[in-house]
Amino acid sequence: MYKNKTIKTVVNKLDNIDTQFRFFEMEVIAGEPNLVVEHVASWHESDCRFTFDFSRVYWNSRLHTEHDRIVQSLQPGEVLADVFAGVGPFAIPAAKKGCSVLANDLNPASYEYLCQNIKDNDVCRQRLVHYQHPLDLCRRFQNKAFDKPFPAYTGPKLSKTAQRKLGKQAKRGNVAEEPSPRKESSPRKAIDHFVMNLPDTAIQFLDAFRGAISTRAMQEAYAKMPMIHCHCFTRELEPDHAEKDIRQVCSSVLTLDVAADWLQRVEEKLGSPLEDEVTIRKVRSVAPGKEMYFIRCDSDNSLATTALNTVRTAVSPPESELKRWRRIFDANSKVVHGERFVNAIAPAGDLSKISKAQFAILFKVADTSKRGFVSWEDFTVFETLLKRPDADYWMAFQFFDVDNSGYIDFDEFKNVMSENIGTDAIPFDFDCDWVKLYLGKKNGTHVLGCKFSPHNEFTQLMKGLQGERLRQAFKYLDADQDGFIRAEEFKRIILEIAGHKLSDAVIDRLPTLCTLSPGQRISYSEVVAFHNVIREMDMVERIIREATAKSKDGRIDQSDFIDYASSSSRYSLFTPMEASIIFHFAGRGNGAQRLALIDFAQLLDPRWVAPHDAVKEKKAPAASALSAAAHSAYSFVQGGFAGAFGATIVYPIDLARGFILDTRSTVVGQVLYKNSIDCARKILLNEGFLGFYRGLGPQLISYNSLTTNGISKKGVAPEKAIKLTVNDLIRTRAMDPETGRIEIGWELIAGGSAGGCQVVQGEAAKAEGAVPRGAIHIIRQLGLLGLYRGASACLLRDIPFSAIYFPAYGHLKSDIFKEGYNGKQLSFLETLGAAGIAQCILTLTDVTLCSGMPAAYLTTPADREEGFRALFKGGPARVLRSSPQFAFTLLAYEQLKKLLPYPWDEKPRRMETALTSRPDEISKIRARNALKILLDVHGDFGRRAAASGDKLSLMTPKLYSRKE
Ligand SMILES: C[S@@+](CC[C@H](N)C(=O)[O-])C[C@H]1O[C@@H](n2cnc3c(N)ncnc32)[C@H](O)[C@@H]1O
Repeated sequence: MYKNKTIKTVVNKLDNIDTQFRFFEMEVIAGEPNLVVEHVASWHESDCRFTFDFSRVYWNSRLHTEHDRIVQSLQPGEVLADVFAGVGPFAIPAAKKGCSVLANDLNPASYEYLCQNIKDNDVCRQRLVHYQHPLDLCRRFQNKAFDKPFPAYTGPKLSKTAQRKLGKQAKRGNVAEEPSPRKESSPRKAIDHFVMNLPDTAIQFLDAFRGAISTRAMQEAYAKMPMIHCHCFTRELEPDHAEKDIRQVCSSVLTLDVAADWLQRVEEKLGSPLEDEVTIRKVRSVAPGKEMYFIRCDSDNSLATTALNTVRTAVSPPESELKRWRRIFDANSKVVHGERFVNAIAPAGDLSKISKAQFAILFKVADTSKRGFVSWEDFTVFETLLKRPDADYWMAFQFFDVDNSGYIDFDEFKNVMSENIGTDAIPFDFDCDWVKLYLGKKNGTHVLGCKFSPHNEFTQLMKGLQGERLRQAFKYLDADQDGFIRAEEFKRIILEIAGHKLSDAVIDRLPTLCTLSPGQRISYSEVVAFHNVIREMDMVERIIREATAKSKDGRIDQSDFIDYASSSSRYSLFTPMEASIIFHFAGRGNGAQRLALIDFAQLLDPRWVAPHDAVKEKKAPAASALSAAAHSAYSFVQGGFAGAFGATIVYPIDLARGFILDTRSTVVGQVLYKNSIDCARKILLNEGFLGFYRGLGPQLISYNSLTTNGISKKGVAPEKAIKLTVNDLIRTRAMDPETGRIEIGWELIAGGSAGGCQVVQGEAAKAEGAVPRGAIHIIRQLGLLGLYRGASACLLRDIPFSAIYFPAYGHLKSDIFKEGYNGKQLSFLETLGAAGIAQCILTLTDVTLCSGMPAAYLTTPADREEGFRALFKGGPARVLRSSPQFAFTLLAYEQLKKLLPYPWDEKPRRMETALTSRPDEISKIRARNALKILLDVHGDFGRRAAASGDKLSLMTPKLYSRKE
């Protein structure tokens, strides 16, 4: 200070810069305690004058080279958006140079000095527009420039000094090229450069570019993509490592899902490497181990384009769905208006509870440019938003943020709420403490929105809002303040808050909640408990599904529910009162009974309707016997086809085996076929492919011998048909219609009977086909039992075999492959796997135990020598042949039943909810889920606003009508 008289104040920096607004604490150690700096116009800072309070804003003189470098690279007439402008060291020189500038800073002090510096430097408002916004600005800037373009550029307005300086620099060769002003006669709608100098976090904001240039008109305006100048820090000292580190951060920011291969994907998409488009350069070493870098993304393949491409890639709905959407867009001159959009995104089945008008809320969000239509690009961005795990909150945020400011203040909150819940609803007191806690007491100065995730605070407000509304509603209706409300009042509250989540049956029975406690009135605890049940409905459903699946009889009672709930989560999720409410509404008034999953459908599925009484009525016995017989005949035919299919698959193996055995037995000392493969080769050579199926027809339907050795001579189709039909018939009869469960005893009986009937039919048919004078002759000679001579051995084998096989197959499907669990349907391979495994196990068991072979074998000296292995003789061969045969038979049978069900069959009562919805509806389900948070506030949210305007007027009626 003694030497340099211009120095007025000396400060000591007390802390690192780690505040959001990038200034630091300091103490004055000499001179005047005045921290307002006046930076006179000099070659420093491009001849501009800056005034600022050093203790309240960010300023760093060492950055002047960087400021200068970027300003030099701009051309007069270009449009610059300075996202983190501070007091204007980029924005003001750029404006002076002839650029049009949009500048922003969230720090009110920076904003204040920015305004002053604009004035002091005579950069008119026309040229430098300033804002004070949080995140999302990149996109907003683009919309602003597009909607309110800068006037056509007419030429540079440089000060004399600036002109002199430019001339000197050009002479010295400091400027690569004399900046040639852009000559355009039309207004400037597109931004040419974004400067993002907030090195600590700027990279995190890059994803704000995602989908920014969404409409066709905007894409036309952006013939050249903006250049993004972004600063960042890295701890890597080696330039190579630093670059790698920065690229990695960029890619993870811009990637929607966690995909480490983002760069690669974008490169693939673009068909060229990104190397040339993204420049990474060191600016300076800020501190030991802290390097400041600069990222520049140029030209057409800039980050903005790649971000847009990433959105498209990330959306990637299934091909068919994408095609469907494309068709909708193509059929509507590339854009979709409100009603069509709603029709396309709303799941049809939900419209009874959530109206179209309510889905129009989403149109308002999808129509980002507020033109009254959604373009293909808007749509892809919208679908991406829907995929966010917090899509419901995000949609709610966009809906409340009426002025698109990126934050929500008290007035916005109040207006949107009041407009949507209407005057006839139970009033909500916006002056309450709860609202003040979230939105501040002092005239709404506290806004909801922050730099990283603008809607974070808002999500908490929305989450709590339903509870607060419930509290206020109860207080309002409990006029005498005795802690109880009447049953109709309770119904009114629930209808307003959660009517859309409940089935009509439950809504009708809401007043019965008062029967749970004495006095026929409803306490606050009950209201809260009921509300919690509705709020946690998905969890309730999960617990019920899992607990009933694990229960032996497929039913649970209240204590099972509570037990399962507490064992499947760290802390008990539901109270006994909540459990009794669940059982009260699921049971038919008797909360103590054991209930099956289907009983809960009326509570869990809002579209549930009571099964028609006529269906419930028992059919007349004669009618039901006739229909059972018709059903069995139908199953028999299907079983026949399935059996034929299974046999056809393994027929070539049988044929080859038959040939080998035939020739061994007939041509003494001569071996025609060395082994099965040799046999197959020879059949193919001699008879062609069809040779493998010689004699198939008779084998499928009758017992006429194909070979002389007795192998495969049965009528497979009727045999399998009988077996499958009998098993099915008994199982259906024994099944509990509500739980779909069969007791194990019945499973064994069904399987065993199937095996028994197969033998009976087989022996009768064998007699018919094999004995020259037929079955009638045998019956005449030996009586009816004569037919079954020798059948006892078969019965001893086939009855236990089938008795074990069918239940094993059923349990493999349900217990191992989880069929029916949360609505799961088994794939083809899973069903085949279950059938195959069951058959393998059983065939091996059959070989060793059921056929009586072991005893016989082990009696021969050779087998005794061979010992235990003799038990399994022939096993693998049988496994190889029979396992696939019956597995394919079963598979074919099940597929036939699925594809061609018995037309007059009573549909099994199934519970379909959001948890079990089909994947091809997934985008519609997402659309519905995205409304969740808004509808939680009020079940009619959106309906009222629509009713007050026309059609889908939720999406700003003026714009809609303009388009119409
Ligand atoms: C490193 S300073 C750069 C200022 C100026 N560009 C310069 O070079 O001197 C970053 C600026 O970003 C502002 N800022 C921080 N977070 C912001 C946000 N979320 N939105 C807008 N501005 C923000 C700070 O107030 C600060 O002025």
